[in-house]
Amino acid sequence: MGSHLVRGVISVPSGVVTALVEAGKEDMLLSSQSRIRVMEGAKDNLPDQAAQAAAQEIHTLANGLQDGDLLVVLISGGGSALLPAPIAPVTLDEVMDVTRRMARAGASIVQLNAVRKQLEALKGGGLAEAAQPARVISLILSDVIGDPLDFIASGPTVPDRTTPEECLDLFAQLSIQDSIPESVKTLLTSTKSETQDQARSVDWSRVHNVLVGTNKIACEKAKETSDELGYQSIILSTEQEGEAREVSQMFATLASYISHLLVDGLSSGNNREEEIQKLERSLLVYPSLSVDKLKEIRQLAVRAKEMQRGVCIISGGETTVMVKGNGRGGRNQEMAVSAALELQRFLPASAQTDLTVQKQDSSTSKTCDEISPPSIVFLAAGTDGQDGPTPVAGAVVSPRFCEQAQSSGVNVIEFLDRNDSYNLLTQVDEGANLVVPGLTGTNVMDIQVLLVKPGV
Ligand SMILES: Nc1ncnc2c1ncn2[C@@H]1O[C@H](COP(=O)(O)OP(=O)(O)OP(=O)(O)O)[C@@H](O)[C@H]1O
Ligand SMILES: O=C(O)[C@H](O)CO
Repeated sequence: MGSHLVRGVISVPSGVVTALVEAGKEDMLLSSQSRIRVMEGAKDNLPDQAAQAAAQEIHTLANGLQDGDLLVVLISGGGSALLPAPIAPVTLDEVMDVTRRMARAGASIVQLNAVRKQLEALKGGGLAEAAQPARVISLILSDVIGDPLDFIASGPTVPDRTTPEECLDLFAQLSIQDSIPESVKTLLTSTKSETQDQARSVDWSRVHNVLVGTNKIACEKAKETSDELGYQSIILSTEQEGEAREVSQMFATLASYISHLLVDGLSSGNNREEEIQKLERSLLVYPSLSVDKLKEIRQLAVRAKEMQRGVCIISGGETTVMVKGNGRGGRNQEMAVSAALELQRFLPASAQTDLTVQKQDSSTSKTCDEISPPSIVFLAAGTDGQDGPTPVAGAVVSPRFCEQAQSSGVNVIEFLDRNDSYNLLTQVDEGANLVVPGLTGTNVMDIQVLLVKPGV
């Protein structure tokens, strides 16, 4: 934008500038002559006074704009914590208190942000309103499943359809209505019963919201690369949700399914089709797998077998971990490690601790030891380069992982039980299974890749 850029303020996470310098990624920083002021805040992804000061600066900048000006807004996940501007009498501590209570009661990001939009001035279209009569262009990176523009970072430049009543109902649904601060109830009951959009006077024809980064784009890019590498590939879903360990079961079952299709002799004669159908039935319980999807995967595997190629399953979204232990980890590392536990069954019989591949006794069929096991690799990683409170993006594992862990003297199940996937992965094979890209500069949720190739 060169000299057209008059001034700007960005609100970014505490410590990100130092982290980028330390990672040798200075090219991602603004030059010292930049007209954009960088303000850090929201330590540990929680709104704080530093983030509130940055929000105030942004508000002042937007308020000063005139007809003929253009406000370019860059929005990414984490934006809700980075742009807090509570509406009096509600205070920042009270907004935090309410969101903490909601999160503990199991509220989704959409529910949390519905409330934030009602309690804060710049969310739910508030920034667009402050910028009037200037034109607004928002470039948005989506970190919410389904890419709902009005909920990503609580939609600072997007018309908002939530109502105060909806928030009060939500508190009741979550059974937290009695612990909500009085100021919050006062604010919600004093506002008229209408959507924010009806309450605001914004000329939306002058506001343009553009999605520039999504999980779907990331998965499509991954598929392009996988096709180029000669895999038969498919995007399973870009809306993968649920408990990380349960999703890992789905990938392990898929690995088994594809292996049976690719590798002859994993189950004997007539049992093969029976086994395949059994696996199909267990896969159909997962929302991202339908009869049609399974048909597609089966066709891919048949083609891959003919061409002696591998199958690549790509998937994305954001899973969750109900953290029970006091270990260190993230949803992707936990998913990879628990998938590795399941994948052990693909090791040659001699190396297996949990043997599920049956030995054959017919003289015509090969024994398990003679069958080349399929080659399987599974990756789960966060696209921002950071998985939970750890410095890595995720992990990549093979069926050998537990064997590697055993020779490094660590017990996989014990680590998993205390949600300590990061410490486990750093100890196995000197951390060779960790995915460590450093901060990537984007944040479009997580990605999983499963590769299955015929054994050699
Ligand atoms: N010890 C742990 N083991 C596994 N998962 C964990 C652990 N501690 C936290 N998590 C998970 O990490 C997530 C919180 O981390 P983070 O703050 O990076 O999430 P986020 O804000 O959703 O991240 P992102 O910016 O990648 O969207 C939660 O899903 C939580 O369940
Ligand atoms: O900032 C937020 O609200 C979340 O990251 C979702 O976008």
